[in-house]
Order: sequence, then C-alpha cells, then structure tokens
Amino acid sequence: MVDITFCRSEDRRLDRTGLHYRSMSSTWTLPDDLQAPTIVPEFPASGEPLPRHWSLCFGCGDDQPSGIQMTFVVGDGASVVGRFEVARRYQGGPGVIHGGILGTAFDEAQGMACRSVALAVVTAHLEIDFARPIPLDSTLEITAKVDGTVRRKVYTSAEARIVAGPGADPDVVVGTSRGLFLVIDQTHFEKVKSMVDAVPAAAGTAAEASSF
Ligand SMILES: CCCCCCCCCC(=O)SCCNC(=O)CCNC(=O)[C@H](O)C(C)(C)COP(=O)(O)OP(=O)(O)OC[C@H]1O[C@@H](n2cnc3c(N)ncnc32)[C@H](O)[C@@H]1OP(=O)(O)O
Repeated sequence: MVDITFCRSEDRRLDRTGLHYRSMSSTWTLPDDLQAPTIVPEFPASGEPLPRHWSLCFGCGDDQPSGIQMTFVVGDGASVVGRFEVARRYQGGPGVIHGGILGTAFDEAQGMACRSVALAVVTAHLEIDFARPIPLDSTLEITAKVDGTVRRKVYTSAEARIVAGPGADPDVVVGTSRGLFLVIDQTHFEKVKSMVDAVPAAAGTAAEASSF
C-alpha cells in the first residue's frame, strides 16, 4: 500500500500542529493586480450578525429545512465567521461529514464574505482541501475572508475548525478553501426567478430573489 504522506511534495504537506496548514492547491494564485477589499457601507460592523441572503438558500436559509442553516457574524475587515451543526444526515464516510456538505459550507461562507465588498455575487470557481475527518454531531466554524478584488472578480479564502462536540479543537484547521466569486447585477436571475420553489410568496418574494 502506498503511504500518501511520502508522495506529497513539500507544499502539499500538513503542518502537524494544524495551525499553519499549507495549501495543497497547485492551481490557485492571486493576480498581481489584486486590489485590497473596499468595504461597502451596508456591511455590518465587526461582531454584528450577518443576516441570511436568501430564505430558501441551502446554505443559510431558515425556510430551507433540508439545508445546513449556517449562521454568521461579521469578523475583522472583509471577513465573516459562520457556524453549523454537522447533522447525522450529512454523513459521507462512516461517521464523518460528506465532502459536498463541507463544500457547501465553504461556498456559503466565502460568498457571505463577499457581501463586505458587493451586494450580490455568484461562485465561479471553488477549490477545497479536506485536511482532517470531521465527525458527525460536531459544530463546524468557517472563517472566510475576501483577499482582494480585480474588477468584478472577488478572490476569497477560508478555513474550517471544529469548535464543539466530537473532535473539537479550535487550533486545528480541518479544511481550507479558495474561491473566485463574480459580482452580478439584478439581471442575473431574471430568467429563473419565477422558478423559486413555485411558491415565492410563502418563503421569499421574487423581488428578494432578484436581489439574492
Ligand atoms: C452576496 C450574496 C451571496 C451570498 C452567498 C452565496 C453563496 C452561494 C453562492 C452560489 O453557490 S452561486 C451558484 C453557483 N454559481 C453559479 O451558478 C454561477 C454560474 N456561472 C455564471 O453565471 C457565470 O459563469 C459567471 C457569472 C460566474 C461568469 O460569467 P460572466 O459572463 O459574468 O463573466 P465573464 O465571462 O465576463 O468573465 C468575467 C471575468 O471573470 C473571469 N471568470 C469567469 N468565470 C471564471 C471561472 N470559472 N474561473 C476563473 N475565472 C473566471 C473571466 O476570465 C473574466 O476575467 P477578466 O475580467 O480578467 O477578463
């Protein structure tokens, strides 16, 4: 059997403290013309809750019972801190979170961080390193930030830690992510907004869907 520890190149190895996790990504580079994030006035102050962006969203919607219902507070600068419980229905491998659920959480958190610089964005590219198994029944915290912008492009990154329940250790990074989001305008959802759960008035309005 191959020991993958010895197959990793230097920049793919984990720091054993878990504190200084080095990215495994070979494709992600920040552009030379990256601009520092300019925070929009609508973004709440550090420590304030950041409301869900859409009530039916699988990541944060409180009218979406099948979703992971992440909650957020604003962090320092262009950052957010999101949390959710790793429910047993999110199981992938025996006893641990499904990778796609962790992907959802990163997508949601990095998208929410983009609200510091833009009113609406969509994900264009997302890449994840799964660093440690994440047990069911744990509470996962995702810290996400905007690293910078180039025109409509918003470059983000995030780290996940288990902060309560099985495996809790806030000093260990259990996953990391990098993502590119694109700022959109109201026309982006024009063609699909009538499809919103077939009952937009019950859980959110078409106007709300337009603003995402
Ligand atoms: C603020 C509220 C948000 C709250 C959180 C939400 C969390 C959840 C977010 C989601 O899950 S959104 C759902 C998943 N994503 C989508 O459905 C997006 C589907 N894709 C698209 O609609 C379009 O591809 C997209 C809007 C992303 C880009 O199309 P555009 O026509 O607007 O972009 P364009 O082709 O003009 O490219 C603009 C720039 O982005 C670059 N770009 C676009 N897509 C890229 C990509 N995939 N990878 C790398 N670069 C990309 C492109 O090269 C170019 O760079 P330059 O400005 O330097 O020339």
